Amino acid sequence: MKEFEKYGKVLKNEPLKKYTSFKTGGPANLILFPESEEDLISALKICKERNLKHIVLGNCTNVLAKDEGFDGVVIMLKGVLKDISVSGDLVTASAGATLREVAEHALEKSLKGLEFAHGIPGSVGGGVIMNAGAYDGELKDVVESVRLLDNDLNIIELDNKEMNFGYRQSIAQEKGYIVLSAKFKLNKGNYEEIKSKMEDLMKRRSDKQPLDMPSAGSTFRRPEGYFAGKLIDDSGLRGFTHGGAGISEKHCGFVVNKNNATSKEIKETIEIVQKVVYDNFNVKLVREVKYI
Ligand SMILES: NC(=O)C1=CN([C@@H]2O[C@H](COP(=O)(O)OP(=O)(O)OC[C@H]3O[C@@H](n4cnc5c(N)ncnc54)[C@H](OP(=O)(O)O)[C@@H]3O)[C@@H](O)[C@H]2O)C=CC1
Ligand SMILES: C=C(O[C@H]1[C@H](O)[C@@H](CO)O[C@H](OP(=O)(O)OP(=O)(O)OC[C@H]2O[C@@H](n3ccc(=O)[nH]c3=O)[C@H](O)[C@@H]2O)[C@@H]1NC(C)=O)C(=O)O
Repeated sequence: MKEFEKYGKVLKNEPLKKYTSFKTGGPANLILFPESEEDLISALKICKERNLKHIVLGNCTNVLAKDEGFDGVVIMLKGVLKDISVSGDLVTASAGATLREVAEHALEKSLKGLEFAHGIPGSVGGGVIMNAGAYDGELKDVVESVRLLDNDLNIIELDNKEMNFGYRQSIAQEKGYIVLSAKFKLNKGNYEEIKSKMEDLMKRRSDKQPLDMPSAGSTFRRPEGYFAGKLIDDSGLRGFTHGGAGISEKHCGFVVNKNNATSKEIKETIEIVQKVVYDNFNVKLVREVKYI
């Protein structure tokens, strides 16, 4: 595993709970923070050649990591590969940049279109692959093109149409491609108007969502014709507690870590909620959170 040290900072047996927004997860054998795209590709090549279990993570806001940890290599882009550049109305951002940072860059240049993404805690990579959305926007509305690594680690570029975005979905997610960077096409706007829209959305988010508790945002996708939070609420599960985990008092769509929960307790909470909602409403709640 020593060879990974050529490609960036390496941490061995590092608890994932230090990085995940759920604040749970045992140690990963190795976490690599690649310093450049080339380093990321070299590290992925080693993983593939040696058949090492590996995963690429961004800001760790949409994952539940096992208490036993991750028996393999975690390539983490949190804090690295975060270049952002602006040319006219196009903003280019590397996969590790946070959506917040990209939205703030756009604001500085009075470019509108990314206000909705300002409060989304994920990275450009995690956001693009899932077509992150909130309030009146989705990344698919502003993505011009995406640079990716295909399954043979070739760099390819897909335009918005080719990304085949859907609700929390993209072709790149289906195929298991890695996002290197994305180009966002914005529009010239008014600085004060953009800023005030960002502030308004942030306020709506903090009024409605339990941002003060560890979680991975919405735990479940929106089932067609329903809202997960409402189904859970109507099942009488508001504030439900299971060990250290449970359902938020503030927004029932959020499974939260209430008090030093384990990932096992969070997973069990998710399963209990799925069962209760299915029994009550005959609706299957599909997880948005990824188990790793
Ligand atoms: N709307 C909201 O308020 C919120 C939204 N979210 C969503 O969760 C996502 C979280 O982003 P983030 O925290 O960075 O993701 P994570 O670090 O939590 O990673 C989650 C998964 O995304 C995939 N992924 C991450 N980075 C890349 C990359 N560079 N290329 C390809 N796949 C990648 C991986 O999937 P795989 O293992 O399959 O390769 C990974 O397992 C965003 O899409 C965001 O929409 C989260 C919280 C709140
Ligand atoms: C937080 C995430 O994204 C969020 C995003 O921030 C918000 C705001 O746009 O809209 C989605 O939440 P959501 O589907 O729960 O939408 P909300 O507007 O909060 O709630 C939907 C409806 O359910 C009702 N509701 C919500 C919570 C609750 O406890 N009880 C209840 O009845 C609300 O009153 C509303 O009528 C995204 N979630 C999904 C799965 O699509 C995330 O993806 O992690």
